[in-house]
Amino acid sequence: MVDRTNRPSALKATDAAGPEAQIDIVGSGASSKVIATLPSGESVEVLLFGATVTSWKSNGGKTENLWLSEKAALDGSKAVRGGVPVVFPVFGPPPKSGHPTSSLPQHGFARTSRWEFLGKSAAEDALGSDSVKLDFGLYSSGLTDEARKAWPLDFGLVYSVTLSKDSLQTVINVRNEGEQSFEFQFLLHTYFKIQDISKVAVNGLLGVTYVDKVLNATEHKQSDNSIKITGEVDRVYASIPQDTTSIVEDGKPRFDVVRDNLQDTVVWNPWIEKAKSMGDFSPDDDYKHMVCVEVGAVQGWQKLDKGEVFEGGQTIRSLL
Ligand SMILES: O=P(O)(O)OC[C@H]1O[C@H](O)[C@H](O)[C@@H](O)[C@@H]1O
Repeated sequence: MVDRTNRPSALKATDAAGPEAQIDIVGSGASSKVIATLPSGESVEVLLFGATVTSWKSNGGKTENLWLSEKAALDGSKAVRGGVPVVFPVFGPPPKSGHPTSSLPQHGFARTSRWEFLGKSAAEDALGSDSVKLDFGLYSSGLTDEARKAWPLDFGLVYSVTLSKDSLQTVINVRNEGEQSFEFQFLLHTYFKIQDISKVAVNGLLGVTYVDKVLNATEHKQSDNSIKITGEVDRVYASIPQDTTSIVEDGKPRFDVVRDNLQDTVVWNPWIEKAKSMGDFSPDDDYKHMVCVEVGAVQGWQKLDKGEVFEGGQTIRSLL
């Protein structure tokens, strides 16, 4: 049941996000979310907390493509376990000391900040009625005092989520709005929903060097085009020449993940013990039904001087 009564007045003007797509704003406060639905039934849901995409349905709305933990906090109390959390301005645990991100929590503050819904952006890119583009904003002024203190730099983020019949595009635009230069990392921590991990392969990273976080951060070269997941996997593939990483299930292509101006990809599955140890990962054995393929810029740092802009993102295609 869609509750329209709590809609902030600033959002009223954005009601018609595309000639035919329907936009609903559900809930209030930290649990507000924006739902866009195409006339053909496909939909996307974006929680304002973290601008986290929590659901993406294709195939006329019949196929959910993203995994979301049954115990994911959707009330703004912690980062969402599932969907597409946005990682910025640091990936993983920050450098121990001596870096401007050192006082931030793991994966930074974007996934735990309340974003603004900016509405439908100007359709520069000839989106047909089969697509709808939603924009979300986060500015230094919108951070909690704690986050602002930990990273006192002036920035603007615009995150665009474009739903089309068979694909979802998520793109970040980072602008340095201050006098001082800053460095950042960025990553889209996408949790893909799959039927059976034993039948899944992640393809398209052949020849790429990766850091294996499960094996004491040692460096390896991917020698097989097909990565099978038979235990805990936590690998950072860097400087990837190929544009597309594919998730294949039971020998059939399931998802294509196409990077745009992002050179790195993390492949993660927590497997049995780690899944059990995470309080918000539920049910425990759902590691069998998810795999994270996370595109980003996480090797080294992206630097922006005053007024400069960085843009990067992904297009994910559901191939069912
Ligand atoms: O538990 P979180 O902070 O959400 O992080 C979940 C995971 O994110 C990435 O995939 C990292 O490579 C992993 O090392 C980490 O465990």
